[in-house]
Amino acid sequence: MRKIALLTSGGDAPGMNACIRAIVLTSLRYGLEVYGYRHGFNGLLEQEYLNLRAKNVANIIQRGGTILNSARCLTFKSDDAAKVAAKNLDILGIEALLVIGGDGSFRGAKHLANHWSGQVIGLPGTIDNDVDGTDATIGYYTAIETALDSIDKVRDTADAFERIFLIEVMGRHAGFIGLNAAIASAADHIMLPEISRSCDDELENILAHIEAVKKRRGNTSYIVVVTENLWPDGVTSLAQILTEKTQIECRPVILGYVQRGGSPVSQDRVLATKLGAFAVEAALEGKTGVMVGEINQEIVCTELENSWLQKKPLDPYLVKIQQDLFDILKRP
Ligand SMILES: Nc1ncnc2c1ncn2[C@@H]1O[C@H](COP(=O)(O)OP(=O)(O)OP(=O)(O)O)[C@@H](O)[C@H]1O
Ligand SMILES: O=P(O)(O)OC[C@H]1O[C@](O)(CO)[C@@H](O)[C@@H]1O
Repeated sequence: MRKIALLTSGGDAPGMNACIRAIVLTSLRYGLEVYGYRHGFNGLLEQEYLNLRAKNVANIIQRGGTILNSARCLTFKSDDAAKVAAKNLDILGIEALLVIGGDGSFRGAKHLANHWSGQVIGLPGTIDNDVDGTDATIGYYTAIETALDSIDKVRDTADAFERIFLIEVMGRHAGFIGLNAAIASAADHIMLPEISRSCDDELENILAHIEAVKKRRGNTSYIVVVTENLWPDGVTSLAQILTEKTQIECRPVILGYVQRGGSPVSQDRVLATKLGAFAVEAALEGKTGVMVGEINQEIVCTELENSWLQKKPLDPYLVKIQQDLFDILKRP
């Protein structure tokens, strides 16, 4: 193999730059030329690429975002687009393409593989951690830290005013950030897609809990962590309902895109470096159609489809203890 390429796709995640760095340096160490396509799959269609050298990846390990830019390229779903991408990769003489992104990006990688004879390897990079075949995705740990830092700050003002706060975290349809940030911030309640019930049941449950906690602690702050896309019309509408029903001031906080930015924590940098180096070695061994991930501290390859076919479960023990802690909080 002489030429390898990479791209970042879907939502950017802290640690993507660390991963790009590891891929570039490992490729150079093995004597490969390495190319970075810009703006996700758009770069393949538009022939927007650059030859990456060691100097391009100096001083980027600590930076959030991605130096290659990212994108959601909806046109890439068509067969014609995949054929154009395949042709462009062949023109440049690329033999293996590494795709850093989430499950959508891996569907894109698989789609390309159906039309291209080169090797395709995925690396999990998304804050949502909703990718099977790896314990954690690159960016996930930083997103938890960012959410936690904000929730701690909200707790201060919530305490001062003895208010209820609903804090919406990202995750698309997965509760990994929500569960971990809630546990670490000692939130009083969580609403996650994996354990959600009907809106009526959720409301009844939360009102009963607030009432019980108030009886036990008197007027107090009360923090609820809610995963995005869960409550119809979002946390602002739920905050209005709770204010009316409890007669306690309830404020919504949508954490939003801050969770995607910032300098990656060490766990994300280390994971990104390990997976980046391993992906290049896997490419050199001829692997294709797989995603590299880490399970129980071992780096493993998973068929690309298996990264999305099953919904990755939350840690059931963490869910259990969070529920137990809620119950203890409301005991007299
Ligand atoms: N079925 C598909 N076929 C071809 N390409 C796809 C397919 N699904 C997704 N893609 C490509 O992958 C890109 C990224 O997918 P998506 O927007 O789902 O983000 P993701 O990789 O899951 O990351 P995140 O969840 O962190 O945002 C899409 O914009 C598109 O270019
Ligand atoms: O940047 P966009 O396209 O608004 O996407 C937001 C989505 O991307 C993610 O941040 C994942 O990257 C999700 O948590 C969120 O639902």
